[in-house]
Amino acid sequence: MKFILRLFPEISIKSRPVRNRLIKLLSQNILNVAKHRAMECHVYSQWDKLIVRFGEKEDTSMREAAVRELSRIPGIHSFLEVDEFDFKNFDDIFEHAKVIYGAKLLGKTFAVRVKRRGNHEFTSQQAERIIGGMFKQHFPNNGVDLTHPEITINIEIDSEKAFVITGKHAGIGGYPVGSQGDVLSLISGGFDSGVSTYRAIRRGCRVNYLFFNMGGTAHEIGVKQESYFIWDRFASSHRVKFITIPFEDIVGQILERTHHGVRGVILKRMMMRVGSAVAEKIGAAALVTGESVGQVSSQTLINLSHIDRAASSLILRPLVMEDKQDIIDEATLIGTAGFAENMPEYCGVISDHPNVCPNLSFVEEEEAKMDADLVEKAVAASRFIDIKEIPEDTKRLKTDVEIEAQLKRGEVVLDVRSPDDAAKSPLKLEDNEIVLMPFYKTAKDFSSLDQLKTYVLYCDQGVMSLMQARQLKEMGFHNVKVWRPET
Ligand SMILES: Nc1ncnc2c1ncn2[C@@H]1O[C@H](COP(=O)(O)OP(=O)(O)OP(=O)(O)O)[C@@H](O)[C@H]1O
Repeated sequence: MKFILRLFPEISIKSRPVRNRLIKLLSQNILNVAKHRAMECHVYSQWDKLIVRFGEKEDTSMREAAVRELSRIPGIHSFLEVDEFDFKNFDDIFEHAKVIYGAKLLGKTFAVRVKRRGNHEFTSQQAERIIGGMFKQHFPNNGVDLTHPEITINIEIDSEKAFVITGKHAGIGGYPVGSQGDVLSLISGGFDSGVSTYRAIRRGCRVNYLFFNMGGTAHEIGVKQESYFIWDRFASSHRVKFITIPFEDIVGQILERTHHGVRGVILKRMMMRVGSAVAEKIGAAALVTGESVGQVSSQTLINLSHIDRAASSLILRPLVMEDKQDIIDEATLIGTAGFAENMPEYCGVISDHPNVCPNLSFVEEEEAKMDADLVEKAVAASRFIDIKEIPEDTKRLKTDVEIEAQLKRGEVVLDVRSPDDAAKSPLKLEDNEIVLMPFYKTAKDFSSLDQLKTYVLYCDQGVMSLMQARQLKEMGFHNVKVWRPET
């Protein structure tokens, strides 16, 4: 089956060499995607369009797959599905068009539209009139309506070839992936960073993914699956990296040493420092985030400007002036909303009374209370995988944990809330021992506990405790459960 692709209009107005480079890249991207999907594909480029052929024979499932893929590859404005044939006269064209449109015409008004290229002895309007007349003769009960036809019979004539257009589809537009260089997207699993990642891909960036892990396996699995989904859908023409960086130590020091009013902005500044170092390491020209002005306390103009100062890389914020509802709608459209809805909302890091316009000097003073080598250590602990490995990798990470509503005698409750939260509403239990071990210390300090006992992890929402319990199990500790008291 054959498709004629129209280029994204911004590509069409480029100079000849730029346009040629973009067309070449788009052709290669289409071939790469087809290879990833194990589809046979050939691409022929012309000055203003690409011709793409999938498979040799007509096949409905192959056709659907081809339409699906072409509607997701950046750089394609729209595409036509065509039946192509050699023609000698108008009878040849009519016979082909009749096979395609005949059944659809029943009881409907119609018009024939012809686009023509090359040298012919007739104009497009004359061709429309002649072929239209043949249809009218063959389907005398159907009315011709040139202004608002129910069915439009679209035909293109190019030298001695003719195409009957059997379908029209919208592409996602944008620039071919890879045309704008490499970036590193900070992805958290929420609505915003999924959409900002997609926007960067659509604009032609080759997007690598960076996740700061602050609380365990469940979050990491969710973010990896979302990243794989975005890559597989819109950018599988290029191999990219998914990078995980353990952030528990940084979160721990923020919570233990800095003023609660600036914890959110310090956390983001640390992300930018570590992100910039990783970007430099992999040769990415910019960081991409899902931040948007005013959305949360760390996204006031003042705080965004403090965040910018901590980065040595360019920061791209594709959503900076978008409304939240529009972002959620776009996430629904591209398919990432489901991930965001199910992502564990993890408790504990952001402060209760954030300062929306702190002095930079105050933020810097507070940061100076943390160890100076935190960034270096975080970068050194980064784990890189090829994004293609995610499906296998997440299978390995899945670990299930028993959740109980009633504590049993002898079980030790491990309170993994942040010190502030634990102090504000301390647990009061008569029959069970309680150990305070905030979530950012659990992985490191758990082995120092008596391993003959059973530990039941607790936090306010039961999400962080589950993430930590999974991580402990994955580390080989089997004496862990989660306590979610009935409310
Ligand atoms: N754990 C994380 N790992 C990687 N990047 C992160 C992480 N948390 C936040 N970010 C980055 O910082 C941006 C702002 O995050 P924040 O949590 O303040 O706001 P948000 O609007 O809820 O973001 P999102 O909806 O993407 O989670 C995110 O869009 C993302 O780019």
